[in-house]
Amino acid sequence: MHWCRWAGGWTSHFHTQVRGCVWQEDEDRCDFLFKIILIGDSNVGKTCVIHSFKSGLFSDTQHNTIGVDFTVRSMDIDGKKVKMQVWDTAGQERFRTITQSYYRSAHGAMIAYDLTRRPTFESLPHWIQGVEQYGAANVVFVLIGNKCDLEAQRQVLFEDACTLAERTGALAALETSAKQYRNIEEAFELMARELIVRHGGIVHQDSQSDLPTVFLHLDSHSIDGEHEKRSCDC
Ligand SMILES: Nc1nc2c(ncn2[C@@H]2O[C@H](COP(=O)(O)OP(=O)(O)OP(=O)(O)O)[C@@H](O)[C@H]2O)c(=O)[nH]1
Ligand SMILES: [Mg+2]
Repeated sequence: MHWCRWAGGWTSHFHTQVRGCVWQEDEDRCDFLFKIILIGDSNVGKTCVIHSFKSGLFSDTQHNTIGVDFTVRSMDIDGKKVKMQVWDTAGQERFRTITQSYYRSAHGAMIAYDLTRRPTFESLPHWIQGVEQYGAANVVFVLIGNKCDLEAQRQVLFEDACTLAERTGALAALETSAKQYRNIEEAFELMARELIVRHGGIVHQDSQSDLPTVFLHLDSHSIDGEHEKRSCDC
């Protein structure tokens, strides 16, 4: 029997039912198993980000997500096998009640906006409030400004996202491109590393400092315990 560390408990396997699909975790061993939820307005690119993380591919033919969906990918973090169970939620208002019911069990939340559409950034406080209201008390969240390949259409300065992240206690603000696979791996790795530390693991500090990600406000639980700010590499 193989075991995964499931924040706060241990499990050998688990079932999840979503849209009629029953999934059983395989019995490969892993050291950590984290549930990450992606939320944010419709069409900001949540599904593409997850698809990109899972497969490294970008598909321009995505449809609006109906309700909730999920995928799983393992990451190797300093020799630890970390399973990331990533939950994709519909951004459309009509699914809000369903999607909020998934917040409770999430260890981490990625709150996404489209940096070419200012209103999706203006919605972030509302999404953050939802996480605070319906999520677990210690949930880690990051702000993801997606579509950084569309620089000419940018409507949100990265500095604005940094300010919001700092003000709201987000672990990080990052700019990503699902289309060009920029900062996708880094966003999930940043989340995984933070969760490992919070759940009792040890992560080497040196490897964190090499990340080409954009982040700030690493709080006292974080890997290096310092506030850092780097310019965007998009
Ligand atoms: N240029 C560019 N387009 C992107 C990127 N990510 C997603 N898109 C496009 O944005 C649109 C919406 O992407 P989705 O991933 O379906 O958006 P979503 O946030 O999942 O939307 P809902 O499921 O309705 O909540 C699609 O046309 C994608 O092709 C990106 O990084 N760059
Ligand atoms: Mg979607």
